[in-house]
Amino acid sequence: MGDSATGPNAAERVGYITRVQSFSACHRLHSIHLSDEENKKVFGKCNNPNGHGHNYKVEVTVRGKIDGKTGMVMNLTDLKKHIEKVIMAPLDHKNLDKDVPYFATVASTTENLAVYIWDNMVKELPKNLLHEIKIHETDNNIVVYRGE
Ligand SMILES: Nc1nc2c(c(=O)[nH]1)N=C([C@H](O)[C@H](O)COP(=O)(O)OP(=O)(O)OP(=O)(O)O)CN2
Ligand SMILES: [Zn+2]
Repeated sequence: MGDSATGPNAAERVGYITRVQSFSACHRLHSIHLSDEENKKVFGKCNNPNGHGHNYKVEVTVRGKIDGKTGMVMNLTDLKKHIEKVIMAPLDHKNLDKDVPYFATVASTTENLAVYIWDNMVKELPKNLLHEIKIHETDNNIVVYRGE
């Protein structure tokens, strides 16, 4: 048992904490690196110029030492503020391809969306804290990105 000021074996305890955020957006799968014909072949119905929408669910996980004094890896209220800035403000109720400059040249696949969120979240959080971005594009389609 550790003492009450520092918690049980505080120095060795590493925790993972996750906050879930849902947002809605529309998009069309299309690559500027492919011809129209190739785009149709690769992306099928998802290349329809009218686009389609998703209710995305994003899980943001941070990994770090459980602070002996606060008992937290980080304050989830702070994580919520970062998520508001990185996910909700730029992406919620947006057309990903037209409203988010990043996706003007990058196909708005869920993989690339996870990279976009990772790259912006990593700038917000203390060094080495971000562990994983998991996106549920639909109930059946799930993407994980860990910064590799
Ligand atoms: N590797 C990827 N493949 C696909 C992505 C993607 O982001 N990465 N995205 C799509 C489309 O955006 C599409 O919305 C998903 O289509 P679909 O597989 O048909 O998903 P549904 O859940 O609508 O269909 P179910 O059959 O009910 O699962 C496609 N591919
Ligand atoms: Zn889609």
